[in-house]
Amino acid sequence: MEIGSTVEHADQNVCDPASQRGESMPPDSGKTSPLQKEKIPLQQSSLATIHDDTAQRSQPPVGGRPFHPDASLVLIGIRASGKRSLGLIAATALGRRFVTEDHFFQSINGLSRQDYLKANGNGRFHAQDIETSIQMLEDNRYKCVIECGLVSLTSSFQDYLRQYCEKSPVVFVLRDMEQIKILLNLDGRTTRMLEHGNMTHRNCSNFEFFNLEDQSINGSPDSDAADRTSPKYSFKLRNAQADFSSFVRFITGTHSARPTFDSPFSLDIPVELRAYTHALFLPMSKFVTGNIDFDSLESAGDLLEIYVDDWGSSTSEHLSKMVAVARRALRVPILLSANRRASEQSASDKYFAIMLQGLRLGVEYVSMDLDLENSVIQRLKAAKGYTKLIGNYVNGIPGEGGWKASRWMRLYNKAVALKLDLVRLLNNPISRHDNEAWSWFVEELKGVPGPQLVSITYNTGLQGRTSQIINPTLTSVTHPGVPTVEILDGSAPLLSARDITKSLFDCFVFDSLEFLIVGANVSESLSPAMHNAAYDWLGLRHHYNTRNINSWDDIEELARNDRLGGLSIVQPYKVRVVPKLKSLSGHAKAIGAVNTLIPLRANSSGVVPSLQVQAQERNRAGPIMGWFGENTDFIGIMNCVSGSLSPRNAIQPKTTALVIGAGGMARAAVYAMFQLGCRNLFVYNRTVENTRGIVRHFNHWAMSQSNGDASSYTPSPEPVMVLESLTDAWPSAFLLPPIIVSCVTHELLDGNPGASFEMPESWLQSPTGGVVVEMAYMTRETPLVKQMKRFREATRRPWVIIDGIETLIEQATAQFESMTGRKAPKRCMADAVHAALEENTPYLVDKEELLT
Ligand SMILES: O=C1C[C@@](O)(C(=O)O)C[C@@H](O)[C@@H]1O
Repeated sequence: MEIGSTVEHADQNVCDPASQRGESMPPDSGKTSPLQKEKIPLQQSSLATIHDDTAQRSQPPVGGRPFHPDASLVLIGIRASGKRSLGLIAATALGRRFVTEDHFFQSINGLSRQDYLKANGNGRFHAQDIETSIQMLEDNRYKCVIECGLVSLTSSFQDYLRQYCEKSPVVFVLRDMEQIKILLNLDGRTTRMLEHGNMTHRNCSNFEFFNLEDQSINGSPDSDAADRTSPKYSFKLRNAQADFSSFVRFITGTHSARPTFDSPFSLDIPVELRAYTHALFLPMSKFVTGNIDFDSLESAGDLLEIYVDDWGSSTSEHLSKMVAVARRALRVPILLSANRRASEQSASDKYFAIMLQGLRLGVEYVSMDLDLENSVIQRLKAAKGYTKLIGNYVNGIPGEGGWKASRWMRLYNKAVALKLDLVRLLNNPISRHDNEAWSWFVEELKGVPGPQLVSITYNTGLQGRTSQIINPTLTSVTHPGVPTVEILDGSAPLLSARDITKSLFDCFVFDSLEFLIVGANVSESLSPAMHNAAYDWLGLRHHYNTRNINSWDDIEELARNDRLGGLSIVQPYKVRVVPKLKSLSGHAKAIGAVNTLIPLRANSSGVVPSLQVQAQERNRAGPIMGWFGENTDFIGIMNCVSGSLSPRNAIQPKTTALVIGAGGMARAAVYAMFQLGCRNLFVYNRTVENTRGIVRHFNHWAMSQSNGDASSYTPSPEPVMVLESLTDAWPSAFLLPPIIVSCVTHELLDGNPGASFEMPESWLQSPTGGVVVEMAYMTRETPLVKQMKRFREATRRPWVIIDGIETLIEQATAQFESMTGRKAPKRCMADAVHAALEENTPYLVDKEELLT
């Protein structure tokens, strides 16, 4: 059997976009790696003999980070840790082949592992298992995600992995032992043995991922269970999918290349470059004692600082779990810091170990004391990969040299000389007058010649509150839901992000603004409920209302109000207003439709500053000179589809998608499909002329993306195609679509099919089911949703139905973030929508859909 056929096929549709593009060979000419030449001694090992000295082996390897961008990603961990499911998720997120040990073993040895064991006995099986696993890693050095099996518990394979870590990411997947015990029905002794063995993985891996239970899971929590045909399957791994996809994108460096957002108003801009950002400070000891309710901390900071305040033998495990829990609950970047003074002996070593654990977990930022020994700083720099290093210094003794002392500039220069990514300088002041000295220092920093290092500076404690409010970058904050902590140097935060935001209004840094949703008939929109709830949650003194308009002139009239904060745009204006806008995000330009307008204001000299400056100046009033247009509808659709596509429907070059409609929302849907990697798109709309318009638009755009090279799209050189009639058979050259997005509005608008639309059953025959997104949200159950439910019941095919409320919430959070520059409290906004729906029965009757 050929090696190429060893890719694990969970089913016919397993993700293998890379191999389909013919990219499975290593990017360089070297088909043999140096490791292949060194013959690694193979020892015979069995599970019973592996719990010996391996635990005491060296510290976790670091490897030469960042690795080659295509270096294969290897997953290790014990049975039931979830490697198989995570591997599929990673292969999908990175567009790589997925190789599994079982499959590879059989392809090389002609027998399954069980049969080989039966035929050859324990000793030969183990030796063969190790040799085959090494071959698996060597043969697939690039562009793969590789799942290792139990062999990773043997000491000789661990020796091999340690060397492999020099060149490639090896991720240790761990999971709550209690869960594994239940899943594998283990007794206490075996659990302890397995746990001990499992922990040896830490020393032969350079990354670590805690595979958290998915609370949405019902029934068996085994994520490896063979239940992929269940209609509920895709929901089971929703959270794990989001967490692990962003983890692997981060550690492979693909996060920065992701073309998801391209606007200076997006929160994808690194947090340290945005204005008035806050770092929520959480000591790890409070997590360990179970004192943190993460749900209450939604949007309580733009970044989460995990502060390791107490070190013990379980610190690494606690940190792994805390990072996983915090990521899932808060979805903000994580900064790791530690109290170096908490340990007396060999503080640097322990401190280094904690920092290294943070780097293994792929946290986005690590704060490192600037007075550390140089050798430790250099080791951390070498291990940092894509994590940003913050040089940190806290003057904890009040009065010991205020901001005018030369120490501060020396520290700043040290951070510059060390080529760190940021610097954080905090001073414990004697009086509030030290805030004036702080302002002086901030001005001094601005005068430093050459490129400036992003600096976080302020005075700590009660006397430093003024500087904590005014400091624009990552002031540390607390929250009423976080138990108070004492820190010897006085740097424990006292204010919450909400306190600071309100104070920014009190001292006229922020202005109270009015936001509006405008369109032909917006009076029943649910957007006001969501946006107003979010303002309240964050302490923003803005208001969001509805306004029916008749033309662009009405928008110009509204723009005379300096306090207008931004507009949500509804049909029929989403496409119409585009030519009137001064500037558009790349996405909005590609889509040719907007749903969000952000004012471009003149400054006091009448000049309209750059978009970057406009983004820094959000939440402030001023004369409106034009508009920036954004489209967040596509983000809503994209997030909903990607969160509900099961791995068996993972997007590959041959995947098809169908969009119904031809208005602004349909354009956003087509673009969302492109962004997800879909290259065969069909559009149906009752008025064929309108369908042709949108199809022409996107084929033209697609061609511009491939520099006029039609061969990048196969089988049709034009990736977007018209479906003329509901009675047409599905085009035979293409697979039936596993993704359908219906953007049906009232038939008077855009001549689309009207609210009674149902799909021809012949188009619904995707053997693996898929996702149907119904964008209409004014009707509780549209005819299409009813039809899909019936169809799913009758065929038992796994179709996931997403209603318009889900996409409404997703587009609204992205819109809120673009308009205000603040992290949207999604749960709060979702609660507000559901409360509004319950209160307001008119939403629940069948009615015309005018909003999409
Ligand atoms: O289409 C919609 C729905 C919406 O119009 C509403 O009804 O609230 C809000 C818009 O931002 C979005 O593009």
